[in-house]
Amino acid sequence: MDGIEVRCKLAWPGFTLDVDLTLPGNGVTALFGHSGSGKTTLLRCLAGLERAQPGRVVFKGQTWQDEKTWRPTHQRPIGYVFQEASLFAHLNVLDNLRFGQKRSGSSGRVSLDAAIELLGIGHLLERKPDALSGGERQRVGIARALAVGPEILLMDEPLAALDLKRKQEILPYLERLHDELEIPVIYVSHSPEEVARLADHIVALDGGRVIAHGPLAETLARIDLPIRLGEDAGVVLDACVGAIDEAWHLARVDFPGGSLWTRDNGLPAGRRVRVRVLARDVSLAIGDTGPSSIQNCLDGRVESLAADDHPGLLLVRVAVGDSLLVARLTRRSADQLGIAPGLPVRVQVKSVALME
Ligand SMILES: Nc1ncnc2c1ncn2[C@@H]1O[C@H](COP(=O)(O)OP(=O)(O)OP(=O)(O)O)[C@@H](O)[C@H]1O
Repeated sequence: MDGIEVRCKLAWPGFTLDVDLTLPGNGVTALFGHSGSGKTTLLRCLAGLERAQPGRVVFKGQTWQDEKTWRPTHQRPIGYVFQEASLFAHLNVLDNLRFGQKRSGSSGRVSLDAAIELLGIGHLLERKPDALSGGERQRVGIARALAVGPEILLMDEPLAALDLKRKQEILPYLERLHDELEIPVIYVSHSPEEVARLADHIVALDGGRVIAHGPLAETLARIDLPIRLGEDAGVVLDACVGAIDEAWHLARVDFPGGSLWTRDNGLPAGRRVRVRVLARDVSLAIGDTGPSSIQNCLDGRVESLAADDHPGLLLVRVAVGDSLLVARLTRRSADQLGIAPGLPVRVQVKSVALME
């Protein structure tokens, strides 16, 4: 009853969306895939902006669509964020926010004040939209979607129209949403960085079909799946800055199963972070390896092996404590080392990307 059931079939010339899944009723779920894979169409089906036939949408026990029921968009408790916020040019920011709130007749869970605070737009309330930067406009757009007191937030590539600098400015606010909102967020993106930083769950789409879905870390560690976040296979770990070595400008991040040292980029000890570890940066050794320039060395156990894109390469999934890492090896070295499920290995991690 807590999840979001979505069954949608919708055919256009040259494209069919065919999805049947239950999305989690909490956290951030990324709809991820190439351009044209059907992400926006699926989001629009949830919002009631497209009517799939057959279609079934049941949100936490409330039926929004089935054979007999059709709730139009304005009767669904959603907040919708588009790629670009279309604000009323003649109204200032506060009136834009109030307008959305009045129309919805809402006194919902996330109040106007809370939305203003969460998006850090308190100093912009008197401004007209044309006096806002692209990033500020989008923060106002997100606050407006929250001010209606939605029970779910649907976001369609909210950063796509922004340049890199603005994206970096707005990502921390999205992370706050991730940490502080109690409502589920469905987030359409084809950006590996956004997904790695924000998503708890992932639904990977290809050609209108779901090719993988599940919790982010677990799904990325599935070496039998063809999904990649970006150019390489790899995992994302939830971690915490454990210590700073000021003399050597290094930070230690602790994750369930071990610790990794990485460049110190000013984050304080105790800060929760995500760490991305790519398969190409992980190698395996048997027994004591002796001195090495690679300082991150962990004890692990091989779980499984799978073919990689090239016939000379393999992906190896390794359990390190309660976490999973993926290593890429040549088939020859895997054969020479006798890599097989259950084998204890030393896991060497050459490089780690910290996502603040
Ligand atoms: N109203 C429509 N009528 C016909 N075809 C459509 C319609 N809307 C979308 N499509 C097609 O459906 C396919 C999926 O589109 P959709 O916008 O859902 O993809 P997407 O994964 O969100 O892509 P992008 O990342 O580029 O936004 C595309 O081939 C698109 O051209």
